[in-house]
Amino acid sequence: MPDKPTQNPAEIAREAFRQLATRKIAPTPDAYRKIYDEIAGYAIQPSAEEVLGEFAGTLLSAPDLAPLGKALQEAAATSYWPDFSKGLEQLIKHYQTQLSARSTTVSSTNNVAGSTLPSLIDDPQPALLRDLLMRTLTLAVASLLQGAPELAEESEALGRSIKEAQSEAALNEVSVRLKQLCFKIELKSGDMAEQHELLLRLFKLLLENISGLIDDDSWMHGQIEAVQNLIIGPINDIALREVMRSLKEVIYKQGTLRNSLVEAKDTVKDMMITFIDRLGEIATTTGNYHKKIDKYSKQIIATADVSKLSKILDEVMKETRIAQSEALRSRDAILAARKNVEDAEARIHNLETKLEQMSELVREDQLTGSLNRRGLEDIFERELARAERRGTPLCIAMLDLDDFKKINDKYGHSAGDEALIHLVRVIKETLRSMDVIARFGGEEFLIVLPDTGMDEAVQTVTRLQRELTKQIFMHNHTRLLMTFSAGVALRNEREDQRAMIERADKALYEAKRTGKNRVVAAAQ
Ligand SMILES: Nc1nc2c(ncn2[C@@H]2O[C@H](COP(=O)(O)OP(=O)(O)OP(=O)(O)O)[C@@H](O)[C@H]2O)c(=O)[nH]1
Repeated sequence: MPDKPTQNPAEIAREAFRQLATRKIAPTPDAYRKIYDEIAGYAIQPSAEEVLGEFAGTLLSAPDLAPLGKALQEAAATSYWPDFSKGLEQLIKHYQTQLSARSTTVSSTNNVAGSTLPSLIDDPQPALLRDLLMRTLTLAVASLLQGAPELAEESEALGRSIKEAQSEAALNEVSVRLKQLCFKIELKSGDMAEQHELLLRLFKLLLENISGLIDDDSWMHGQIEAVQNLIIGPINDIALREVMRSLKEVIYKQGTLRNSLVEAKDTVKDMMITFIDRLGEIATTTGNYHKKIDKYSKQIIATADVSKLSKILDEVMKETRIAQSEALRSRDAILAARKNVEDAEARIHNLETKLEQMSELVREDQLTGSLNRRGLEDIFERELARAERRGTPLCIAMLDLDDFKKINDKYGHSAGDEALIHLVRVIKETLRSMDVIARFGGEEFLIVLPDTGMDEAVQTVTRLQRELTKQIFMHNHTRLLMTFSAGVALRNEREDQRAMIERADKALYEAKRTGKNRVVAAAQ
């Protein structure tokens, strides 16, 4: 049994006309009936006159189609099909024009089985646009104007007016207000951009000033530079968050270290005071001793009684012994104090080094301990300047692990992380101390090789590859073979970072393309 139809005859009739138009079938009554039956899917078939008359009636309520509807109604009632056919042709033309004008919307709507023909009478588009404009003004624009509450209010009010404006006059008025609002927003955003720019300049000035004032506190420079670098380029959310996160971490650790440093410095001060006190005691003791000896020597010269001499000598011996033990005691105290001072100084030195290292953290990749992009830029710039000054060659190598995704996929992301740490450790151990490795992104690293020509650089990178296959990476007792491809670039005269990196990257791509686990020298 066919499904019971869910559409009423008028809907079926509309759909039949739509089908006639979309299938480009001549609108004869036979064709119409055939399609009508097909859509209706069952045998109850009202007469063509009835259906067509009913359909023609639906056109009467649309102002632009009412005359046509009337003509069709008459033709159907009198069964005068040539007129009806002409009328249908007009209707289909009208419909086709509309169809092509909104082909996208219509095609998606009509693909749904049993959907109704898009209404020719109540065009939904203006209503939809009006709704969109209202939402744009009340939600989006108003929330973007938080810095200018009076404009935000106007935007919301305008949104509401658009919703309510029904007559042409009301719409015209709203349109004038909309233009005015756009103009005011343009002026305001110009002002805001200027203020933003001025604030940034002020901030930069402050940073430069602070940086100039803190010659001794090298540990502060890292943070200041990080913020300075951040505000040079276009500021974006991710970069802001990253600097903020690493600054917070560093500031916290530095806070703890700074307290220990203050304590250690106080200890040294106390030690110094003890030291000076002891020196004073020695001076007093030896001063007293000298005075006493002087007194005894005078007594010896003055006495004629030899028997008294032995008593005086006993006294002298006693004083000498006291002075001696006093001197020894002071000497021990001084040695102990000196030792304490030395220990405290070593602690201070240690803490200060740690503070400096903390500062460097802002430039370090947290996972591998190699430099991060920011750190790389600084070091690279420094090495470029040095190479320029001294006229020495400078090479860089861009490294990318081969098939690293497979390690992640097969053994998990943390195995991948460990593999990266392993790679950096092997490279750091193998490179000279003047070479620098930085994480360029993901599983890509960049090595700066100062004072190195192309041949030597290629050899160095090849040595790194060998070393990596020797020092194999173990994950849960499984040996994971890691290889990398590399592109090496030798600096051309006056070449900047970006151009060098671009050449190294091209060479790396070539190494990957030609089989991986290779080192390719970039064209000069
Ligand atoms: N574990 C881990 N994986 C990372 C990290 N950064 C990037 N990756 C992964 O590195 C993989 C890089 O994949 P691809 O770009 O396809 O490169 P590949 O698999 O090494 O292939 P080739 O470069 O063509 O040899 C991706 O799966 C990334 O998710 C990280 O910090 N840790």
